[in-house]
Amino acid sequence: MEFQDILYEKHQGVAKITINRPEVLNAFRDVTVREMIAAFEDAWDDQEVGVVVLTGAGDRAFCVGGDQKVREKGGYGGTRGRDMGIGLDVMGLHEIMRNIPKPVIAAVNGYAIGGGHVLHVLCDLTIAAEHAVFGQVGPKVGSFDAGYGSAYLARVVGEKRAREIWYLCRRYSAQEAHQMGLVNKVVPKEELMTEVDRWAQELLERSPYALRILKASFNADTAHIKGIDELAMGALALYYDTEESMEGRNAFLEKRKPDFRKFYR
Ligand SMILES: CC(C)(COP(=O)(O)OP(=O)(O)OC[C@H]1O[C@@H](n2cnc3c(N)ncnc32)[C@H](O)[C@@H]1OP(=O)(O)O)[C@@H](O)C(=O)NCCC(=O)NCCSC(=O)CCC(=O)c1ccccc1C(=O)O
Repeated sequence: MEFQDILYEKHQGVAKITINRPEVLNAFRDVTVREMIAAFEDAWDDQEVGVVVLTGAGDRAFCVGGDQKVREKGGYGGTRGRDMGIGLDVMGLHEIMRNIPKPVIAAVNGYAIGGGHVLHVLCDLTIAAEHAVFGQVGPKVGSFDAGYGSAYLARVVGEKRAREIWYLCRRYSAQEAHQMGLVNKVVPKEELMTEVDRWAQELLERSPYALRILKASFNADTAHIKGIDELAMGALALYYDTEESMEGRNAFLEKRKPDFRKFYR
């Protein structure tokens, strides 16, 4: 399979998807999301694959969410139909990550910020390098994920923490993320992929049918969030059309503080 924005490799039962846009800290655009979905579909269909690893190219970032440099008024300008009008089929990506009946491990090799943070949260397991940085930035940059990004995060870290993460938009170290149950293990940077491979090999020794049913069971408990996700993505599409949202994006690109005071209601 030929890809433009991702690297996709399969080796001894492990499929590895690497977001390959290090020049923008592995931010995703329409084609990136489409390719990630295609890779997850391939990993789902391939009976030789038992585990999927998701990571980012380079050592600065796992993923920092949507590419703000291609976002315009109204959204990211890509896929229509499945994308709820935001120009990225993030909803489809979240769905396949949750539904693929094989464990997905996030190998967090740097920033996991915004929509990139949501991606690691949705992985079954997260292994982080010591220098990794976690957080949401939506209310600073004129965006939000009020579906899995907020509701499922609250399941992982609890309501108070999830609200803090989204409302304040702070950055958290790998150790802090570990303490709040956001990541399974923190390792030195140079040991990240070895550790991830160790976890993958251990999973490959387990019964795939048992893992499949366990994943379905864990998912069933939060399946209602799918409906919230659809509403949230629809709301995001409307928000991307507003001046308030554009103030966040413009401030980020202009490297200044956003001024949201004029939008108080
Ligand atoms: C990631 C940072 C915390 C890194 O900060 P710092 O180390 O100070 O580096 P910078 O100088 O800021 O950045 C270096 C370089 O990278 C560019 N860059 C960083 N992030 C992005 C991005 N998202 N898109 C494009 N480019 C980016 C930055 O401009 C610099 O380039 P120069 O050319 O050198 O200037 C910090 O950069 C940061 O906070 N980035 C913003 C991240 C962001 O805005 N993400 C998108 C919002 S996501 C969100 O909050 C939830 C929404 C969501 O999940 C979603 C749902 C549905 C569709 C889309 C999304 C979505 O993710 O948007």
